[in-house]
Order: sequence, then structure tokens, then C-alpha cells
Amino acid sequence: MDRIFIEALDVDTVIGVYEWERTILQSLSLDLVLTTDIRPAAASDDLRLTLDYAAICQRIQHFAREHRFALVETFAERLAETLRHEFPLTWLELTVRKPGAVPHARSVGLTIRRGTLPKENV
Ligand SMILES: Nc1nc2c(c(=O)[nH]1)N=C([C@H](O)[C@@H](O)CO)CN2
Repeated sequence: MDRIFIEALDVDTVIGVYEWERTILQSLSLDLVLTTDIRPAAASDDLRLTLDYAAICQRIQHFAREHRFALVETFAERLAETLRHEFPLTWLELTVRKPGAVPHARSVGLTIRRGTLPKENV
């Protein structure tokens, strides 16, 4: 299966377990890998037949603005659910980084994979 990716998408959101984090915007950096079959779109040169990565980025920015969570785990899980519900995805991998959250670490975060990874048929 083909993969569309989004790399280092920066979003501002309210996130954190500590009281002081509830009142400020912090940046998260997101990487996504989304499986789809790109051949119908490539054959017809038609954006409607593939995953529109610009529309997905826009949706993610909106999601980050409209939610406030304590944990990056909750942010990741809820975002994955939203994208799977609103876009024709079979599988996705989402990495959420919280840069500068921990002293001496460039960033901390997690990677989740959700959905069913379709069988490879080359
Ligand atoms: N597994 C996690 N650990 C921690 C989180 C988190 O979201 N998931 N968050 C924090 C704080 O909010 C941190 O980002 C600032 O110190 C701590 N640990």
C-alpha cells in the first residue's frame, strides 16, 4: 500500500499535566504516515481520489485549536480517531513530539499506529 506523509507539522495547543501549562499555548511537532492507494488519483490526476494532505493539515490545526488535553497520549489518540473518522484512511502512524518539555532532551513524545495495515500487493 502506498503511504502519504506529513513531516514536522507544528501546531499550537494547550497541553500539559501541570497547572501552569493550562494557561499557555505550547507547540507540538507532528509526523504522520497515512496509507492509501495512490494509483486511481495518479491515473486521472485527480486530487479527489487521494488523501488531500493540505486538507488533513488544516484539520489538524483546527483540532489543536479546539482541544486542550493534559497528556500527549490523549492528544494523539483523539486526533487519530478524528482523522480515521473524517478521512478515508485504513491505517495511520502518528508521532507527537513536545519539544523542550524536558530539560536536556530535544523533545519527548510518542508514536502510535492505528487501523489495519493493508496487505502489500506490489
Ligand atoms: N507520558 C507522558 N509523560 C508526561 C507528559 C505526557 O503528556 N505524557 N506530560 C508531562 C508534562 O506535561 C511535561 O510535558 C512538562 O514537564 C510530564 N510527563
